[in-house]
Amino acid sequence: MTAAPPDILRCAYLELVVGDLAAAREFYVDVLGLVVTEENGREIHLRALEEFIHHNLVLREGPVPAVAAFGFRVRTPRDLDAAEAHYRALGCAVRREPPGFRTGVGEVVRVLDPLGFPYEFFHDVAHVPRLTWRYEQYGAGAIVRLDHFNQVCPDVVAGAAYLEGLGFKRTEDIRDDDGVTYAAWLARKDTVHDTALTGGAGPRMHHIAFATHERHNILYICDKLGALRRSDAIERGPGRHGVSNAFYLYLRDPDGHRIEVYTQDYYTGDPDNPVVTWDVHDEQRRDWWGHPVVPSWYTEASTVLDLDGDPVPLREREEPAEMDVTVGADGFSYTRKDDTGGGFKLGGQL
Ligand SMILES: O=S(=O)(O)c1ccc(O)c(O)c1
Ligand SMILES: [Fe+2]
Repeated sequence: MTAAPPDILRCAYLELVVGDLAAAREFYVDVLGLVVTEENGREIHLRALEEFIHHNLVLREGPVPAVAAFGFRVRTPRDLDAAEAHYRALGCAVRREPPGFRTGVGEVVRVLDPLGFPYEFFHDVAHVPRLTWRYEQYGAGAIVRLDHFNQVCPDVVAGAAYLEGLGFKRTEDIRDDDGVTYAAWLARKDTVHDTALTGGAGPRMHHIAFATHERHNILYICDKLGALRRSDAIERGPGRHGVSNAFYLYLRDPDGHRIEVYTQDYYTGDPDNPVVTWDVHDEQRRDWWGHPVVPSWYTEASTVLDLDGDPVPLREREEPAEMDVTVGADGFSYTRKDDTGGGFKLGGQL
C-alpha cells in the first residue's frame, strides 16, 4: 500500500549538533557571515541573506557532533498529512510534533526515512526580514541561500528510487560501463539539486551547501580564511564542478561537518529536463579542470541521529567505491575518452 508523497518545495534547514557552540558560532557567523535569527545558550538559529523563513541552520550543542534533522518545506499544511501517510505506508517511524517543537516553525512531521535519515516536513513558519537589499549587512562572502544537502548512502540506485518516489527529479548522475551508479543529484526546486546521494557507508551527511551569487564571493572566503590563518578549514577547491557546472569550495567546520559554498549551477525546471550522466572515469566529472578529489572528501562524513537522538548505525556500500575505481597508478581516469595514451593526469594518483 502506498500513499502519495507530500509536495516538497525545497530543502529548507538543517539541525547540526556541535561540540562547542561558541566555536561553531564564530565559524558560521563571524567567518562565513550567516545571519543570527535568534539564539540562546543552547542553540543558535541562522539564515542566509535572502532567506525569509525563520532559519536555514540550527546549531545545537551536544555530546556527539551529528546531523539531527534535514528540514524540507512543503507547499500546504495538508502536505503534512500526506507526509505522515506516505512514510507510514513505507513502514517508517513517524512523529507529528506540535507548533513550537522547532523554534519559529509550526507543526512538524518527523520521520526516519528508509535510508535511515531524519527528515522533517513543515509548512507554517515565522517570516523574518529578507536582507537581500541590506548590503550594509553583507559580509564579502555574501551567502544568500541554502542550496542543497548531500547524503552518503550505500545503495545509490535504491536511494534515488526512494527519493524519486518522494517527488524528487534526477538531474545528473555518475555511472560506469558496468551499470554501477556512484552518485546522483535530485531536485525539487528548479536548480540542479535539493539533495544528492554519494555512494558510501551510510546513512551519513556528506555536506550542506549554501549559495553565493558570484565566484568572487567564494574567492573572498578563501582569502579571508588565509588572513585568519585558518586555511586548514579549506578541504577541496575552489574549483568548477563538472556535475552541476557550479563553482565550488568545500570547508570543514570546527566539528568536521562539511560545508560547501556554491554558485552558478543551471535551470532544471522543465518536466523534460534532460538527465546528465557522467562516466566515473571522466577526470572532469567532479572538477571540470581535472583537479583530483582529496581522499577525505570521499571517506569522511557526519553521523546522523534517529528520532530519539541516537546515532544511526552505518551500513557499508556493497558496490565498488568511486575512490577505488578512479585513483591509482593504473590511472583509470581519462581526460579524453579515446586518448590511447591514457590521457590521465600525473600526480592525480595516490
Ligand atoms: O563533485 S561533483 O562535481 O560531482 C559535485 C557537483 C555538485 C555538488 O553540489 C557537489 O557537492 C559535487
Ligand atoms: Fe554539493
